Amino acid sequence: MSGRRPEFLAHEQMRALYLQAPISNLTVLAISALYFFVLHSRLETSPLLGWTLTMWSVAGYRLWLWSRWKQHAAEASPSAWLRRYRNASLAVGCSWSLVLLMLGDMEDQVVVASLFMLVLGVTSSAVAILSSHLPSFVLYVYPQLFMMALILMTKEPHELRWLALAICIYALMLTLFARNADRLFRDHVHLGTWNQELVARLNAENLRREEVIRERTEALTATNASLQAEIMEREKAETALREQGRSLRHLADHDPLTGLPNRLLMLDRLGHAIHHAHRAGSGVAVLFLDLDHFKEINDSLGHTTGDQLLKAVSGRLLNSLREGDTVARLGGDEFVVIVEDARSVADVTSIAEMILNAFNDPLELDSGDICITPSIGVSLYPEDGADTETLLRNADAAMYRAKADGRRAYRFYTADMTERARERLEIETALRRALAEHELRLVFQPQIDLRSGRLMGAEVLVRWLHPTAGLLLPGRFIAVAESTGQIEQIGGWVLEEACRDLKRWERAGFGGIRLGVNVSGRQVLHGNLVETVQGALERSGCRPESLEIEITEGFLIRGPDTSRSILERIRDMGVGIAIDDFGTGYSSLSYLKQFPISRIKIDRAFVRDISLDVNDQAIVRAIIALGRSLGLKVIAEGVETAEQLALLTECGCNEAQGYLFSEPLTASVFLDYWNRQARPL
Ligand SMILES: Nc1nc2c(ncn2[C@@H]2O[C@@H]3COP(=O)(O)O[C@H]4[C@@H](O)[C@H](n5cnc6c(=O)[nH]c(N)nc65)O[C@@H]4COP(=O)(O)O[C@H]3[C@H]2O)c(=O)[nH]1
Repeated sequence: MSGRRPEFLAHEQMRALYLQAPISNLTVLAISALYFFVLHSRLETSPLLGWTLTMWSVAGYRLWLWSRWKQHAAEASPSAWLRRYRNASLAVGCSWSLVLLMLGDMEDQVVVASLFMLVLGVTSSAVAILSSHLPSFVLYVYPQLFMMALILMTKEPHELRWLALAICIYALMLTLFARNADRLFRDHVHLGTWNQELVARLNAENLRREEVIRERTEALTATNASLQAEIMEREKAETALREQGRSLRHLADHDPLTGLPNRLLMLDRLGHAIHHAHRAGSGVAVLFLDLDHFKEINDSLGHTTGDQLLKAVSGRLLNSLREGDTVARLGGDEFVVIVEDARSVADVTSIAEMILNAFNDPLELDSGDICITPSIGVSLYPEDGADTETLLRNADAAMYRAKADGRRAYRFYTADMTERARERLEIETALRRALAEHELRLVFQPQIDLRSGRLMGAEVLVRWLHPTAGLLLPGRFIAVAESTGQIEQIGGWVLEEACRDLKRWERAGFGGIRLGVNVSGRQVLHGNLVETVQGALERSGCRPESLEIEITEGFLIRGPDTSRSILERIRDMGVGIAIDDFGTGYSSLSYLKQFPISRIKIDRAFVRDISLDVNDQAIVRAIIALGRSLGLKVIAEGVETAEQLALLTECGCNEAQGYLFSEPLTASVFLDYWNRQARPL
């Protein structure tokens, strides 16, 4: 703005001059007209008219300038407009001085003085009208005043010169007034300019501040938005963390497969239930469930099916129980049900029965329907234990009793079960040592051809010469070995040992018999049975035909697919395959055709009452007939009496074994027995 000050000053001067123009010039027109009127009778007309016209012309020109300026101020710069007006003012000022010249010779001194006075008045008015532009003022006023002073200087009387001096002083005074007015005007303009600058600066400052405020507001809004976003992010992260925490907690105390509470949560709930029952004087029942033959199903049908089965079992359990009861999975095929507020044994009995009944129908899995049953052990608070550990241990012991009693059953805990459970644990521990310490022994039970009475072979049976408990029968340890997996090692050892004995006997001149070795289902599915059998044959040098493996009927029913191909490979080696305990399972005829079986062993339960129970006799006859029609040999086990033998012979049974012929014998005694075999029965 300061750079524009001179320009602005010129602009303001122009405005001040031109705004006064109409009044001053109309006044000039009017006064010059009055002069003409006053003087035309006293002066010569032509010069007076000439002067009047001149006055009118220059005043008219200034009016014209004013109207041009009004309409087209922008067409020229303020300085140009000022120059034009200055020149016009000079013309007007000179014109006024001309009239003074004309008055110089007039005799009417009063009129002359009056007119001089009027001119003086006109010049003084210039202070107000033209002082804003000093050049215009000077060029307007000085011609008149100098003309007046000149005239007075040249006129008589002599004293008029003093008036001329007065005129000069007057001119000086007017100039000083005009200069002061000009200064005031300039100050006013400067003040205005300054004010404008100030206002402009203030406006600029305001604008700048507004801009700063706007920018800061924007920045704040952006920060706010990012804070908001950050808060949302954090909230999201916290929610995710909470979720994660929840799912971690859920993972920590739930079984990932079935979604049921795991051992940890079950123990916690059982603890609470005991605490509550203690205060309320009520009872708690713990039902320990183990699925029958789950391992075999899992091994034969694959783990995916096993997992599906466990899920389906957990669904059945949940459906068969009240909402308040806890169903937990401990791992594997073990489940625990906690029944709070168990009021009576009858209540718990009906719950256990309900659970058993829930498994009457097969479970529908992707691979097909599967029948599975649980064995259930029950312990009660406070009768069977006051803490979680004891209650669980006792329910577990009761579950083992249910298993031992034929499975698909429930048993309530009794004190003697603890003893059994302890024994089982001892056996499990001692078995680990038994093989390494050579505590296992083989015995051989002769198998006799019923037609000729000749020794055809022997069933190999294992015994455990326990360092403290003495000779233990398989019934004491095979089930434990099966459940722990030790059976694979034991079974392998039995096979090796049996083949070695057979070969030794052959070398000693006792050849031509067959040895039947019991093989557990677990060995078939887990224990590389094919390789074990092959290895045992190769290492001993036995002929495959002199070896027969015995598989229980129950196993064949439960795990058909995998086991069939394994058994086929064994059959292809030339090794015989016998079905043990035939008749105790489903005795499905279809698997007889499916499996590469060479012999059926009639379970001794049928043989025992064959002479007393017509049903058993009928079953035995049917089994023998079935075997014949399928081209299989049939052997009866557990033959104890001559009557049983006679009936079996009459039914067409091929072979038999049992106490009637011989108990299981040690190797050396068996060789003696064999020696005596020369004599037919
Ligand atoms: N009441 C009666 N019993 C008789 C008679 N004749 C023989 N026995 C017994 O009946 C069982 C026959 O064996 P199993 O049915 O294969 O039943 C066997 C077999 O399933 C299993 N086992 C024995 N040794 C082995 C083995 O090395 N491996 C496997 N996996 N299981 C074996 O143990 C079961 C029991 O074997 P053991 O106690 O030796 O019992 C033997 C034998 O001593 C008789 O006339 N009357």
